[in-house]
Amino acid sequence: MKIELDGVTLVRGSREVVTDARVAAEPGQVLGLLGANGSGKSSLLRACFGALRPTAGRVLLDGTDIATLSRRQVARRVAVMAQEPPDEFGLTVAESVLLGRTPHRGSLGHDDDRDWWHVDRAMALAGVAHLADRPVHRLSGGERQRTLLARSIAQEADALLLDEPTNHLDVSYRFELMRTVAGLGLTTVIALHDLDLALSFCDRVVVLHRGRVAAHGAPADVLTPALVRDVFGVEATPVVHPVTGTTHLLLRGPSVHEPERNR
Ligand SMILES: Nc1ncnc2c1ncn2[C@@H]1O[C@H](COP(=O)(O)OP(=O)(O)OP(=O)(O)O)[C@@H](O)[C@H]1O
Repeated sequence: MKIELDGVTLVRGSREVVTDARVAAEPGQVLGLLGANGSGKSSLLRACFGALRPTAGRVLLDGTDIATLSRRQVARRVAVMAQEPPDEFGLTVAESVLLGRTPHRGSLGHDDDRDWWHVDRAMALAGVAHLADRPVHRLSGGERQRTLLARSIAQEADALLLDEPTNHLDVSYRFELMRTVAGLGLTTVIALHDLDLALSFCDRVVVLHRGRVAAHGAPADVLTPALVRDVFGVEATPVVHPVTGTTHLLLRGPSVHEPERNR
């Protein structure tokens, strides 16, 4: 499925937080949303599933304006992994993942073999099958985050939206989660702070700066030292990994020993 933001402007409170964003996530591609804190990444993601309505412009799912679709229609096509796991007192991991099947249930709401097949597959993909019977409220932050990923996978949507999915994960699971997400073959929009993960796993990136699209394109073309300095205020040095040959960014912030005037 293609997700297109066609000149989207978003207002929160009384402030315009995103201005005239023109961005497309192509079918099956991973699109990274990058930018400093408060630059508008979460707001843009929320617009992609209709939780935030543009004051100008349109969000299109395969050419259909999301404003014309019901919540259930959107939920069948777009799965969302939120930034912070909700409290789910009492639910086991498997029951929590089963909630991802809600948009596919009939009016009676019974789950069937097909639902459980998707739950089992999703738990295996997200690496939480061994936690299936554990209560969610007794999991670590990272385990909860992987449970949320499993729920999103169980939703069987065409597109996946993720807001900082790696923020509670250890280094190994960061790679694991990104590899899993990229391997699903879904249209994926993912807000990320880790530029190196974006370089490694995103097909395209969009860099937001104070609510405007500052750059978009292939990550290696977009994440130049000049752009990283302008947007994030840090020095980036591209280095080629001696084993894999892939490009990574060495980041250097202002030194605490540097005089103020040089910062
Ligand atoms: N509910 C809200 N009401 C009013 N303003 C909000 C609300 N949520 C966010 N904002 C403001 O909107 C702007 C964009 O926030 P947003 O959460 O989209 O940024 P972000 O790039 O995802 O940030 P972060 O990296 O810190 O998660 C910020 O200035 C923020 O203060």
